[in-house]
Amino acid sequence: MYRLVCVHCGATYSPDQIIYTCNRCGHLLTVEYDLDGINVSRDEWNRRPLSVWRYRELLPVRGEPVSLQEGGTPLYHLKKIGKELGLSELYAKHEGMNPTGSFKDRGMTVGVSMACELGMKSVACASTGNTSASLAAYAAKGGVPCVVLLPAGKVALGKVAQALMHGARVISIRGNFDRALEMVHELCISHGLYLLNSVNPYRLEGQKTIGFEAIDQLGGEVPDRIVLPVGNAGNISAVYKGLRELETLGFIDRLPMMTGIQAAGSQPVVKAIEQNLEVLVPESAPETVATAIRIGAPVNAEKALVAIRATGGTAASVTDEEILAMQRDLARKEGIGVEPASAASVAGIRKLAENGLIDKDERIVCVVTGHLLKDPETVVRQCEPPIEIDADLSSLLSALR
Ligand SMILES: Cc1ncc(COP(=O)(O)O)c(C=O)c1O
Ligand SMILES: N[C@@H](CCOP(=O)(O)O)C(=O)O
Repeated sequence: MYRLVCVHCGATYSPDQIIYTCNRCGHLLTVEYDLDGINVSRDEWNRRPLSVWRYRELLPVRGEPVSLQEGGTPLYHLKKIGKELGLSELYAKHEGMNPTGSFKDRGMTVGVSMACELGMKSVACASTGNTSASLAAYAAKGGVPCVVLLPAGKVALGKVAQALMHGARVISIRGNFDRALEMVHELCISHGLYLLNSVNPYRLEGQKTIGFEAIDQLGGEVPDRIVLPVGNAGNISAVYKGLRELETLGFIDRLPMMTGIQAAGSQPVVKAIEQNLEVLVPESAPETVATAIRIGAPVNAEKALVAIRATGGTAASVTDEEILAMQRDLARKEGIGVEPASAASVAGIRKLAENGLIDKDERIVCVVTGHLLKDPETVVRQCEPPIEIDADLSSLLSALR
C-alpha cells in the first residue's frame, strides 16, 4: 500500500493519478508506503539475487516488471586510490555495469513498468544522455513508443547512439537540458505522454536500491558516507529516501553522510549548501566536460538539500581537470572505466580528503554512475592515438622500443 505525497506541503494523491507536481503548491511528489504493513525480513531479501527486484516490497510495481536485469552492480574496493589518499575503506559502486550502462536503468525498470500498469500509451523524457538511452531501451522492451529531447551538441556520442538504436524519436533542441525538461513536461501534460524524468516519483523508487545494495554488499553495515555526482539531484534524493525507509523498518540504525559532488561550472547545489540557502539559485549557463551533470536548475534540489543537511553530509565542486584526472586514475590504477560525471564522485572525495575535510577512517561508498564507453570522444581526446605500423615484426619491435 502506498500513496503519493507532496514533499513540501504534504498534500496526498492517489497512486493511480498521472501527476508529477502538487496541485496545491507546485512542488514534487514522493511515494509514501505504509511501512507498518510491510512484511519482509532482511534475511528474506538476502536469499534473493542482488538486483533492484530483491527489494520489491519497497517498490510500487505490483505485476511482472519490464526488466532487463538491472542492479546487482559490483562494489569495488579502491585499494590503490584509497591508499594514496590514506583512505583504507574507499569503495566504488559501478552503476555503469547496468544494462544500458548507467544507474538510470534502476529507475526505468520501475518507471516503465508503472507506465504500463497505468495504461500509458507513450513515454518521454528530456536528457543529457543517459536518461534517454535507458528510457529508449526499456520502452522498447515494454513495447511503448518513446520521445526524447536532447540539448543539441551537448550529449555524448554513445548515449545518442543508444537512444537512436533502441528506436526512440530523438529531437535535439537549440537550448540546454533545463529548457528541454520544461518543454517535455509541457508536452506530457498537454498531450498525455508519460514523463519519465526524475520528476516522476515512481522512477526514483528504483534508484533508491543503489543504497540498499551497497549496504548488503558491505555485509549489512551502513557506510559512513555515500558520495554521488549531482545533476538533477534525483539520485542523491532517492538513495536518502530509501535509507530512511530502511531505518524506519529497523533494518539499519543510522544513515550515511550523504555527499553531493558537482562540476565547478555547474554547481548550484554546492553553492546552496555553502551559503546555507533555503532555496537554490539556478545557474543559467552551466558548463562542464561532464555533460551528464551539466544542469543549472536541478528539479530535485529541495530534497537533495534535506538529504545532505539531515545526515551531516556535505557538497563540493571539482574542476573539469580534476574530473578527467580521476577518470584516468580509475581506469589506469583500478581498471574501472567510467564516464566523466561518474568520476566526479571520487574526484570529490580526493578533494575533501586532501583538504582534511573528512575523517580518514570513514568507510566511503562513491557511486560511479555511468560507463566509460558512454563518452568515447572525451576518452580519445585524453589519450595518445594508436601507433600505425607496417605489418611486420621489426616495425612492431621498433614501435615498442
Ligand atoms: C552519469 C551520470 N552521473 C550523474 C548524474 C546525475 O544524477 P542526478 O541527476 O540524479 O543528480 C547523471 C544524470 O543526471 C548521469 O547521467
Ligand atoms: N543526467 C540526466 C539528466 C536528466 O536527469 P533526470 O534524472 O531528471 O532524468 C540524463 O541522463 O539525462
